[in-house]
Amino acid sequence: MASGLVFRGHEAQPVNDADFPKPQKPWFFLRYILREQRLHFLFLGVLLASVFFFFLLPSSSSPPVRAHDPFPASFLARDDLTLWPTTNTRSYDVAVHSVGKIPLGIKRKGLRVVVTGGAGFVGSHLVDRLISRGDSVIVVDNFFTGRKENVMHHFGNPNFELLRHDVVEPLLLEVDQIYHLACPASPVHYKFNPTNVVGTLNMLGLAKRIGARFLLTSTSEVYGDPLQHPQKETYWGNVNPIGVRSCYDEGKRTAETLAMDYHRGAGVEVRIARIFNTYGPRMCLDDGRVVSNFVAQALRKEALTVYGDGKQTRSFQYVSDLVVQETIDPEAKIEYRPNTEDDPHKRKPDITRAKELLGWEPKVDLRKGLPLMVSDFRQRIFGDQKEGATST
Ligand SMILES: O=c1ccn([C@@H]2O[C@H](COP(=O)(O)OP(=O)(O)O[C@H]3OC[C@@H](O)[C@H](O)[C@H]3O)[C@@H](O)[C@H]2O)c(=O)[nH]1
Repeated sequence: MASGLVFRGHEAQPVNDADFPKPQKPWFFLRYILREQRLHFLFLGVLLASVFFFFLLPSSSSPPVRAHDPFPASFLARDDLTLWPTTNTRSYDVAVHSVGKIPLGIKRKGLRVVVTGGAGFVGSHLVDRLISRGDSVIVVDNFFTGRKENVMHHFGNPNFELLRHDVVEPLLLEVDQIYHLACPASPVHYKFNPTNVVGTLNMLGLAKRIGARFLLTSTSEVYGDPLQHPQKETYWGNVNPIGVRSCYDEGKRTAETLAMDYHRGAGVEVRIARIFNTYGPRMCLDDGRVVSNFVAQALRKEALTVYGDGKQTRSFQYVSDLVVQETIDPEAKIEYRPNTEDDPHKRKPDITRAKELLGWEPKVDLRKGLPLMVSDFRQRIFGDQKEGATST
């Protein structure tokens, strides 16, 4: 039989007075507190709470202080074996109120961090570092130049998430810090990519919305073909605004401008790191940049391609045919090719400020760093056993 709803009417039910508590008289609580020394315990409790808030937590009226920065603007692991980029860094802080000390005995909780371009060459090394310091990391990558293999060793780690997403599309995430690396960095790739401006705008919008600290990885290319040598952070550069490289150079310059505008206009806490030429394990084999080209060409027994007269210099001025030849294949041939337009003639960072303010200076020289990269490339080209020296 189908069940049905039966209307039972609203007949008044007899109400038992005993079911309901009688309203208390107003002085009942006063009498209750005054009895059995309860007032003393109340005062004691207030006293203890006051001591805790005044002495263990900073007063809300204390002056604004710079937030503790466990990962300085250099963000580059100085103790890693991997060679990290020579970098000009700029750090722009807004004063933030201290969020309070963590009471003794409670471990610092890791930060929630998003790394755009985290499956790329530099990004994946940064992710390793963040994970190892206990942060929860979300990698956002469209895999244009990044590779899953670079972060696969974190799969299964509850502190790691990987999201296939192109930052030119907006994204909403709740994090404490944004490391914005997403952007193809090789001249052969970046010519076709608008990532710098649109992607940076999206990520700055996110930083503003969620109050996250923002790090922009900029580039030494903001100096263009520099008229000042070596280049200081204060140098404004010499960039051709309509050249083949300008989408990258000017894109990054615009990205820096946007970061500073969000800092000044919206109080977003930003860091800008201008990364110079970088090489190491996990670089794309056919990345197109000079070190990866030379290493891959030498391993494949191909001629080393030198663009122009080969006299141009970079922050690793030692990148010369001779050194690569010595290290990998002394017999390697050299093939001279026409240089690309607007190729900077020389480039070298003045790292005085980085040394003074961050205590940062490169630690791994070419003869130590190059074999690590060669070993990684050899393994990826020929499938050799991974050698112990290869950085992960
Ligand atoms: O096979 C090659 C590749 C490159 N080169 C030359 O080597 C020099 C370095 O070229 P790369 O492509 O490695 O790097 P670039 O200095 O031109 O640009 C780089 O600069 C700094 C970073 O931020 C970027 O990753 C990248 O744009 C250039 O003069 C280039 O013409 C060769 O001689 N042969």
